[in-house]
Amino acid sequence: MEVLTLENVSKVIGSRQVVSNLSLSVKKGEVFGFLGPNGAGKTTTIRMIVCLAKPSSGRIRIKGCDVQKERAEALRHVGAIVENPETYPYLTGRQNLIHYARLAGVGRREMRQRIGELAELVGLEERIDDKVKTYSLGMRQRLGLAQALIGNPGLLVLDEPTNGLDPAGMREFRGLVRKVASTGIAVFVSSHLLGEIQQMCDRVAIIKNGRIVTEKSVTELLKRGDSSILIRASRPETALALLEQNGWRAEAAGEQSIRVFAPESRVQELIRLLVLNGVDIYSAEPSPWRSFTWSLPGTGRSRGPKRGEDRCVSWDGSLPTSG
Ligand SMILES: Nc1ncnc2c1ncn2[C@@H]1O[C@H](COP(=O)(O)OP(=O)(O)OP(=O)(O)O)[C@@H](O)[C@H]1O
Repeated sequence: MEVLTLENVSKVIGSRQVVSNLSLSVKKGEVFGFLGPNGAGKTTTIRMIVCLAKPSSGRIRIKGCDVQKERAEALRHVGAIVENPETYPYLTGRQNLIHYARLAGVGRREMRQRIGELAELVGLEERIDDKVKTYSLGMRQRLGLAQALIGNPGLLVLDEPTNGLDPAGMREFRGLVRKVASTGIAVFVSSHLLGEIQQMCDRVAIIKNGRIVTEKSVTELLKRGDSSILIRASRPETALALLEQNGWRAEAAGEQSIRVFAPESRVQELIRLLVLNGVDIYSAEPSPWRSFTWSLPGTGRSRGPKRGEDRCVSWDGSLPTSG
């Protein structure tokens, strides 16, 4: 059953077409990834879904309700974290949830139980009566998730929810998103990180310059591409810089790991380079990762990302060139 549908949605801001003819749908229990580089139009699309912005044309429905014509009814079915979750730092987690439960029209009787369930779901049972100002960023993000879910929505919308989290926090949050979807909620989540979407989503639409360039299941997405070697190392950032200087294509792949786009036959050469430059290797294994290329604008060449750089630059769905 389709929970969210976008039909030919466009948005013009000033004289700029920021979103063009977007059509997609998200089903019950599905995690749908909305992947694109900075400025692609993800936030604008999300703002239209949650009624913070009006489409210039096209139609958005949530559980069959048109978000323009049946706004209140449509919004009843949505929980969202857009930009940062809004919390009151001087209130406890529980007090925050009570506040949002009231706004969502949750009755007094069910409120207590609902808050208990959500605190458990997001792993905050032990800290729910502490003030939010004492929470870590990851805990605040998880409280934000509980807030978004308090009204028992059919659709959860998350705009770059793992931004700023450390690798462990990102992993934890991804697990939570999967858990939420397994209860039958449809999840629409944006990110500019391919790895994030790959690990969290069932389906993905890739957006570039306001247009969807490809839409497919994550399984299909992963069928494309070439071989890689997954390395766990003592100093992943140093290793990445070193590899790039030496003409290898590589990217960060979670905590203490990097992925090098190269065939298995080059693993000894790769390890030698790293070890001789002071990086300890904990493990190295071939990995069937499939990826997109990162293109250097105007050069037609591709390479791995530099540190701190947007990791997804080319969004045309083309196959990576071999490392
Ligand atoms: N209110 C606005 N006025 C003018 N331009 C805007 C406005 N909102 C968005 N844009 C432009 O629309 C484009 C898409 O922005 P949007 O924030 O939707 O992208 P995004 O994919 O979410 O990127 P990011 O990850 O950087 O937030 C950008 O070029 C942005 O500058």
